[in-house]
Amino acid sequence: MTLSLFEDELPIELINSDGMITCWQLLLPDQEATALFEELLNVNNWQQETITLYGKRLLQPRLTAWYGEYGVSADGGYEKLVQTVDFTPRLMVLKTEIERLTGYHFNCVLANLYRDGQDSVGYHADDEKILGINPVIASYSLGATRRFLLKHNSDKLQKVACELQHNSLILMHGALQHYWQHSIPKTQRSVAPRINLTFRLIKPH
Ligand SMILES: O=C(O)CCC(=O)C(=O)O
Ligand SMILES: [Fe+2]
Repeated sequence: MTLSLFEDELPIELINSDGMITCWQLLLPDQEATALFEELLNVNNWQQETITLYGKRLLQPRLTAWYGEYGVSADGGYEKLVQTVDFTPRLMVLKTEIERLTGYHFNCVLANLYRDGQDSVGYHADDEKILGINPVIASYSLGATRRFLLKHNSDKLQKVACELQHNSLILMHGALQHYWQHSIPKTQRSVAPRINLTFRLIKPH
């Protein structure tokens, strides 16, 4: 008999109309999650990418790094494939566990490092053509808890807020990216660093 390292917890549905968000808590054994956080925090492949908004080149208010088969430049219309770094053994364990839990396959990860409360990501949808028609994105959090906000594109009354905790996973799937936008807002609270790993399947055409 093989014993699983991971305890299966029933997932929670955060959104189930116009797309879906499914959430799992405590994904990895505690020491594994802490070791992965420290490993990622201490590597030196973090970059501060630029993004062009209304014709102006701005620095993104967070650091990013791509792992896996492909990466996509934020300032290249999200189409350009950039060189990436191989999955580390710890990232591989996490990817395998996420694939087992969700039943989906992923070939790359965009890692985001929010250094403090001033780092953020504005409202957006992960709807780049390169991710296919209904992108499936598994988003795993490590480190400080940050607030995740969602708003519906046409029904302004529909808003969802959720605290993304260390060692938790959300799966964005179905038509979600067509109907909802998501963000991590800045906070005046003093917060420690947070790393978010967004597992994606890039299908170059
Ligand atoms: O940090 C997060 O939880 C969200 C990151 C995100 O939305 C993205 O990388 O597209
Ligand atoms: Fe996103």
